[in-house]
Amino acid sequence: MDLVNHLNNRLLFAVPKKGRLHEKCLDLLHGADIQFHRHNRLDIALCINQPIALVFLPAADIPVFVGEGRVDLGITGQDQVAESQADVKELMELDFGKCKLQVQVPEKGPIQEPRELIGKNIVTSFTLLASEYFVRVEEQEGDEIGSDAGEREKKENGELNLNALKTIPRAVSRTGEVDGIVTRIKYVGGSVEAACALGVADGIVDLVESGETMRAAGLKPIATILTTGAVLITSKHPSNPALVKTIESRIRGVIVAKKYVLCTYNISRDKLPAATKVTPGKRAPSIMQLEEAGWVSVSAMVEKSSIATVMDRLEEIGAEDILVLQISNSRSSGSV
Ligand SMILES: Nc1ncnc2c1ncn2[C@@H]1O[C@H](COP(=O)(O)OP(=O)(O)OP(=O)(O)O)[C@@H](O)[C@H]1O
Ligand SMILES: O=P(O)(O)OC[C@H]1O[C@H](OP(=O)(O)OP(=O)(O)O)[C@H](O)[C@@H]1O
Repeated sequence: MDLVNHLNNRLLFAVPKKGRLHEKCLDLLHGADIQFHRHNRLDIALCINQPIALVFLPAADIPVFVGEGRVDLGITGQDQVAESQADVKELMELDFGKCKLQVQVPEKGPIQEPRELIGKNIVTSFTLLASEYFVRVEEQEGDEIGSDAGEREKKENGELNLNALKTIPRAVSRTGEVDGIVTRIKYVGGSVEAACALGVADGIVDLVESGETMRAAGLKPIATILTTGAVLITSKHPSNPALVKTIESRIRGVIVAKKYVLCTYNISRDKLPAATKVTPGKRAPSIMQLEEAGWVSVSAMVEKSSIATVMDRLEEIGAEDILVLQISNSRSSGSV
């Protein structure tokens, strides 16, 4: 089938074709009941039950296509959005793909601080973010020459502010040299961690989650440039805003369902204030009068990650018949 001729009137939704975000995105699409059949090796898949076509693209390219308005929706990392400088709208954080973009140097080497990398070789897939960072490190170092020690304290290297990045003029191309700074920042597309051992770099800028890759390469972090996670993004003028809203709402429902469980318990009314402090719910807990005088039943959404502690505390307070129920899907307004 000539898929390209079937794209008219379909909302285009870009999903990472491989890498760390791919499987999680497929789970999310499944949870949101976006059904499709992807033919072998084809990077376009038509949805069976929605006027949507999925386009499978490298995570780094997704913000570009969405920013140009060619694609209506996309999932990628905040790091890729910032690096591409694409003009996209972030609809929501997706609660996966969480990691940090860090400056790393050989563990046994002499370098301990980012400013010691000034004028040296940095290898990264994030040339733009790395240059932004080293522009600041160099500026700070320049300012510090002649400034007093108190000033130095105030100018600690912080993480980059993703919103502020949009307003800073850039002097760097993805593969090219950077104007205006003496630190040499070079692009490589993957396996960045090998660059120091291969003698190509004095330091690298790469993503870190568990730290395993970094440690295996004999590297250590000396600064965090930004913290990032997967996000749902949309173009400023999507072809079908109503369908974008529907998809956004379905995906939000899946994320909430994955993140929370429903906790129910019975408790005597005098202990209710203490118990509802432990289970305030997303908006507020539901409280129902039981047939037994002086007793109520409470149900509230609780983050899965803290449910064991919450149950311990409820038991201590005097709650009985504590039950935890999985949420298979949800709809609610507001943030995840
Ligand atoms: N270790 C990690 N843990 C969590 N999220 C990550 C990790 N590495 C990358 N990511 C997120 O996934 C996005 C895509 O990175 P990834 O390295 O998977 O892409 P890729 O280069 O397209 O794939 P591959 O590495 O298979 O070539 C990153 O921009 C980041 O947002
Ligand atoms: O801290 P960790 O849990 O070890 O994860 C970090 C690694 O994950 C990513 O690479 P990935 O393995 O996706 O492959 P790549 O190097 O080819 O991009 C990233 O670029 C790091 O190398």
